[in-house]
Amino acid sequence: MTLRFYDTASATIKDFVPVHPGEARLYYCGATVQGAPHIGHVRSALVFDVLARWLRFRGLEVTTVRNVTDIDDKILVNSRASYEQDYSGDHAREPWWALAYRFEGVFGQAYAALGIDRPTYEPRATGHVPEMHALIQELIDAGHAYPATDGSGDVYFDVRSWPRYGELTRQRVEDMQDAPDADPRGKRDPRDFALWKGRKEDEPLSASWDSPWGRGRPGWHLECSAMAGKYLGAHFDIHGGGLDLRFPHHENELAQSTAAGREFANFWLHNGLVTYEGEKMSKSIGNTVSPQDMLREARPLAVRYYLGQAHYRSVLDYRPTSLQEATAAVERVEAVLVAARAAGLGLDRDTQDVPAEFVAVMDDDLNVPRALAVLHETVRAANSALATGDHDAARPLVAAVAGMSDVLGLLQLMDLEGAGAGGAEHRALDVLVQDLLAQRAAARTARDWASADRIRDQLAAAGVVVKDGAQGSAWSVES
Ligand SMILES: Nc1ncnc2c1ncn2[C@@H]1O[C@H](COP(=O)(O)OP(=O)(O)OP(=O)(O)O)[C@@H](O)[C@H]1O
Ligand SMILES: [Zn+2]
Repeated sequence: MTLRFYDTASATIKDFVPVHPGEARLYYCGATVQGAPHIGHVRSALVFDVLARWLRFRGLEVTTVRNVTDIDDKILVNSRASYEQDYSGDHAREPWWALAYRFEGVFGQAYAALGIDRPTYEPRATGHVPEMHALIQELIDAGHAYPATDGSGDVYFDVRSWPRYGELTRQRVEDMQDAPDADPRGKRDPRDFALWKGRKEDEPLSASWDSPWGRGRPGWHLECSAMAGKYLGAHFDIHGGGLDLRFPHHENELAQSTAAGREFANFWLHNGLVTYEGEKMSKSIGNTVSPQDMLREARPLAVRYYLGQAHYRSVLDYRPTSLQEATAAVERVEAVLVAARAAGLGLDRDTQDVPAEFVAVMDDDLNVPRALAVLHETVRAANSALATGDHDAARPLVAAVAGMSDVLGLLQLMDLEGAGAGGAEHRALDVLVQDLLAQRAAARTARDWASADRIRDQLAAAGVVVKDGAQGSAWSVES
């Protein structure tokens, strides 16, 4: 087996050699649950879902950890906003922990809708304060951290004490931005970042914990180091997250962990960003599209295909029209499986029988675009074999289509009973709707508006929504 991944830390493609033979341990940064997810967040989780599926397919015992950051400046700010509105009578007050819990649920629903497996562990930051204290103490003892000198109750990482600081992003300390998380007067160097944040007077008491350095809450970077260490050990295989997190978040995670004597991750994998008109899709910019927005337009199967079809390291610029293309592409895959069933060919969902070329390109830094090309070629070959009634030729091809769809996480979202789009009932309904649409078009050409309107009403009464576009009319059933 020659699995290879691009490691952002060394900027090279390296062979994957597990730290623990036969195992793969993966940590990837999950959401700060300050608001509802956008499709950038979902793409990130989807990339690491496919990675975990592939590692498992290759016979490794996989442990995945995706954290939930449920205490953070932005969560407190958003909760405070609801508190202030309470006085004007507009909204009920929502404490920070209720807000975080609510949005964690919305993230969970989006992941589940798109067939993103739950990680082995999904730790919340607030549940790991003792582990964070232990790590801070280790760093203080080793001379790499110190309590703030201004009485704020903060504890900082001392970047000048750690010569390797900057190794992940290959920067010199002199060239780095200041860490903006505290008053620089209490720091030895403006780039020193907070491991622990002393409680400020206007912050709710419930958002702070006792510690040897006074009441406060953890810094964001520290959370991930502490939780990765707890669930995966001091040395594990892969650390993932979006490219936006390389600096400072991942640089700081690496510094804290290695300065405390832990080897940390062998590989750093970063997913490319989802952009909107060239700009990072981000809550703070406000240019977001939610998974719910997309699920109103298309089936979960199509949304998963759309968000997962590009190479994980490439940028995905959101364009609404590409969702239709994704729907058409993935429904061709689904249709051949439905047709195979209709022809009496059973489907083995657990098949490992996928083409060698698919395996080779997935092994090579998870090249999903090339893997999808193999999938579509196999679909074409399977369709030809089915069309000529050559079941012996069709059987292995159909099994390969099912196997590839399975490992990409698509099979679980397909409707092989044929009730959904692309299925037998859909096709039957399509024949009838197309006939009515043709009658309506003819009535319009004849300026017979009464007949055209009657057909439109008849379709609407049956729950069929028609959208007229430049390429003709498309229809869907109102849910
Ligand atoms: N536009 C995006 N495209 C791809 N991945 C993203 C995008 N935005 C965030 N992510 C990734 O999603 C995961 C969870 O992110 P986190 O909650 O820290 O979001 P964030 O970067 O604060 O988002 P926002 O900028 O919208 O507030 C991280 O791995 C992050 O890198
Ligand atoms: Zn993290």
